[in-house]
Amino acid sequence: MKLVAIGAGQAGGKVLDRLLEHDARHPGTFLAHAVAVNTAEPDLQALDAVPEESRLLIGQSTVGGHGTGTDPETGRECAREAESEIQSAIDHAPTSSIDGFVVIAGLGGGTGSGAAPVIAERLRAVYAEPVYGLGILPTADEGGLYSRNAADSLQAFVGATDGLLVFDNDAFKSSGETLSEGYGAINEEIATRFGTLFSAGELEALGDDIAESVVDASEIINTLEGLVSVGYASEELPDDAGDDGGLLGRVLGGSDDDSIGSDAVVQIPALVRRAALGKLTLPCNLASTSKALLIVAGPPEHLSRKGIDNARSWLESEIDCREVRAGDYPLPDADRVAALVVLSGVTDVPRIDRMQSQAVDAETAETSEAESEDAMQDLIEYGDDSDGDGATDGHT
Ligand SMILES: Nc1nc2c(ncn2[C@@H]2O[C@H](COP(=O)(O)OP(=O)(O)OP(=O)(O)O)[C@@H](O)[C@H]2O)c(=O)[nH]1
Repeated sequence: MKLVAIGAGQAGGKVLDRLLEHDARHPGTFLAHAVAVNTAEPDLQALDAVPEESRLLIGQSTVGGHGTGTDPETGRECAREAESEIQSAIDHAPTSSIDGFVVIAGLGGGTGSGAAPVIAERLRAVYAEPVYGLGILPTADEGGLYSRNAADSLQAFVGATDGLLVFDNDAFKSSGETLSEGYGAINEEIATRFGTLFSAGELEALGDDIAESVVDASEIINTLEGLVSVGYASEELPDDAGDDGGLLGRVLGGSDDDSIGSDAVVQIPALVRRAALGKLTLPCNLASTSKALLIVAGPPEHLSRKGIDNARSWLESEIDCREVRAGDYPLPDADRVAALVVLSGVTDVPRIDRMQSQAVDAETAETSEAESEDAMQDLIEYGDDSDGDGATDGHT
């Protein structure tokens, strides 16, 4: 599907950078235009793939190019003041031929979490195409302030979009390295999963001879709603899979019903099970899914129709949901077969419940700190006035 992508804040810009690189490595292009918006000048300068003319510094008169210091209210204000500038940066794109928009942001900080819902709302008011969000949740150990920012922003962002794709840093951080050391691998994971989803619907690159089974943009649009989580698994093809797939297929169990003749070397239902039951971008209870989409990508000779149908039936029973679409994404030169499982409208998400209680705890702690500061102030002021001797009580 053809998209205009807007990255807000540092994480939003960095993920946009990775998506542009992913797009450049694959046939066709799903990114019609990319704009990075930030209140921090150094973050914009540090981007690689976003063209310089598409980097927009906002809120200069408020924060002087130094970022919001983790304050979403400032991020929101800066985005509101710059709405028309953001709009003109987006209007450089041929918006008449696109399928939708995606606004990307880390929700724990100030700029992205405050600005992303404002930008999404504006796009929705101006254009007829759907507007999606890609929201990144902070890790639990980033603390209460980040959780509170993310909990507030998540609520506003999901309301401002036609579907919010969520990626939880907490689920993907690896032990033994700091979060910032791990961002490279995490961002690659984000680009692989969401890049595969968006490029799957981009049919131009496939030429005129497109099979009916190929996923198109309308199937993606009809699936995305509410909170969206994505599972992914892939399997590398042996070097000689293309040359002697028949023999290898038989050796690896190619006589199984899920293969196309004897050529399939990857058992698609097993791959789909790994994708759905493995790490999801937003860990959730699969049974709470309202719509799902299954995409199997790889060289066409390895995409067994029967295998995909069997995998779809398994997914339908596993998530107890009738609206499960499935299709393939032919990539003639790929060296692997990949399964992408898109779970849309999920409602049972313990991670979000935990983040919300961490946010409430942070708020309670802040309130009681403010109350004790007030009480201390009252005490001191009372002391000032109590004996009228001009000295603070207890210090006479
Ligand atoms: N996945 C991922 N998350 C990131 C990255 N950089 C920052 N984050 C996370 O995103 C959240 C927000 O951080 P930033 O994007 O730096 O904040 P910002 O939106 O620029 O806002 P301010 O700097 O506070 O004005 C935090 O929870 C970070 O852990 C990144 O490269 N990848």
